[in-house]
Amino acid sequence: MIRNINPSGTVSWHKLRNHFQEMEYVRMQDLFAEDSERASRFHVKWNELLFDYSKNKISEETLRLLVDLAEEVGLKKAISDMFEGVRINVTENRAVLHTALRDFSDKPIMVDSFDVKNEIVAARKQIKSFTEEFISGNYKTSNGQKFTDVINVGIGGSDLGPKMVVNALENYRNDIGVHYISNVDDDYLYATLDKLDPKTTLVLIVSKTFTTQETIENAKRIKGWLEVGLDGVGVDRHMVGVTASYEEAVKFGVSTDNVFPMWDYVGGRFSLWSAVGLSISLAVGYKNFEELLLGANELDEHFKNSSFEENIPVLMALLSIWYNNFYGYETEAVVPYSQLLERFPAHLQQMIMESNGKNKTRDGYPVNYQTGTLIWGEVGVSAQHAFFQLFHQGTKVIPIDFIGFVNPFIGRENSNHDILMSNFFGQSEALLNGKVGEGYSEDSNNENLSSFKEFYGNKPSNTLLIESLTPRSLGALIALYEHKTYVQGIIWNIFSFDQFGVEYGKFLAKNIQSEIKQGIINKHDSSTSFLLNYYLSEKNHKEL
Ligand SMILES: O=P(O)(O)OC[C@H]1O[C@](O)(CO)[C@@H](O)[C@@H]1O
Repeated sequence: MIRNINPSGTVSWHKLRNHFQEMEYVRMQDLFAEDSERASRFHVKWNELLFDYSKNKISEETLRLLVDLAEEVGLKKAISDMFEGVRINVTENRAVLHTALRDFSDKPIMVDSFDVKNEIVAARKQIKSFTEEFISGNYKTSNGQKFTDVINVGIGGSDLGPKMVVNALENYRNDIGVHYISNVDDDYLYATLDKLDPKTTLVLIVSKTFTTQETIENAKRIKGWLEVGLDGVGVDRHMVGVTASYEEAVKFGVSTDNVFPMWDYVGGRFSLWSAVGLSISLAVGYKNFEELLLGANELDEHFKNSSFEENIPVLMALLSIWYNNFYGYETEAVVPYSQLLERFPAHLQQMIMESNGKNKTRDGYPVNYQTGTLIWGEVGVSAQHAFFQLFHQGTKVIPIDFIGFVNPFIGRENSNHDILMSNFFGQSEALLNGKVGEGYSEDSNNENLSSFKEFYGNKPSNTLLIESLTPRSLGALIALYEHKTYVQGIIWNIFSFDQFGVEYGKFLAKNIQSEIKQGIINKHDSSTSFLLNYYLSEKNHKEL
């Protein structure tokens, strides 16, 4: 079992605190000037991925102490516990086995005395055969046609990951239209449905619990739309359920053949590797879906087997802890230089903030240090024209992950890619070095302005440079952040796999909904009561 160790009480934390006094005002520009080998010292090359972390406020000593911290809190054991099916999600009494979903070896994975591998392999076969039948047109609509569109109804982990991957793999797409409905927002729901033909649309209802209100309400509306459009004939052929609640899905009207499983040992935000990712498989074909899983599995092996000094997710987690807990930098940005990764920051937000937004240690006491970093981002180059000004000259320091690709999609002309990547390299260089003295531009002849045009650099960033954006490299990239998240949770001594805060929000919304329905507002704080009463009176006024 994972040890319960308060990181701030460890020897290495204490040493890091002292070391921070030495490092706080060290400028990275000087570190680079003193050491021409810095980049070759602080990088890891793994498969087709290069991770350069030399542009960080660290020395060899910093790294050594951070690695000591990881060892002191028992990270090695925590990693093997996760892979081996130990019930590390203690607050929900569950194992955490998203890694098993992408493990293609014959090795059993036991949770207590049950080998979960069998049901995982069976589900993969189900995904494969359904995908093949669907894409080939053998699986037909209720009136014998080929399906043209798929709607994925789900929210949070049942939406963000699959949507992000399908966007990212645009170059691998077939001609099936894939649409995502997550929010309970009728305007968006009907705008989507109005463009589709119920006669040729398949609806995937994706909900681990099958009780999430947003998903179930949307699913009811869409089922009604199908019933009208199909004249009530063969509606069940147009519905698939992906859930850990088989009975609920069947009760809803999904045919028993069309229920795909989910399990309690896979958290929603880590579930795109399961049948939750069915929309991915339908959009890009099963082979590419499997490639995605294989890429993640390769990263899993790297995470499990590499020394901490060579371990990319561990290094990323340690750097993040260095900034969060010692420098006090609260946010981190992720900037992929690929339009296709537009949804990547949103997926990471759930993965990271739902996991590590916790304030209790594993023994239930309040933490006395900062946990969960705030994560945000947008694609480059666009982000440069939106918020990079604050990175360069603002008063806050925001460590950034730059993610870029050496090659664009195979077989396409390369011309604009160099422009994109010049920006990628140029930005992290500017953030490191800044520009003081003579100013940067040809029109700096106006001396009064030159101080405004100075910027001091010393802004940290990681660079992840990947061969190209393929299902395999994408799988590895996602898994990389999953493991980074886990490492941070271990070091912070928190439970990363529950989400009681969000669940409480769901509970309150349900109560309020019934108050609105009855038109009687119960006791709330004065602001909430005021707002609810205002809403009711305006609404009633409009309805009159
Ligand atoms: O798949 P479900 O059970 O509908 O849950 C959807 C999402 O709701 C949450 O429980 C809370 O946001 C997430 O963890 C989960 O991904």
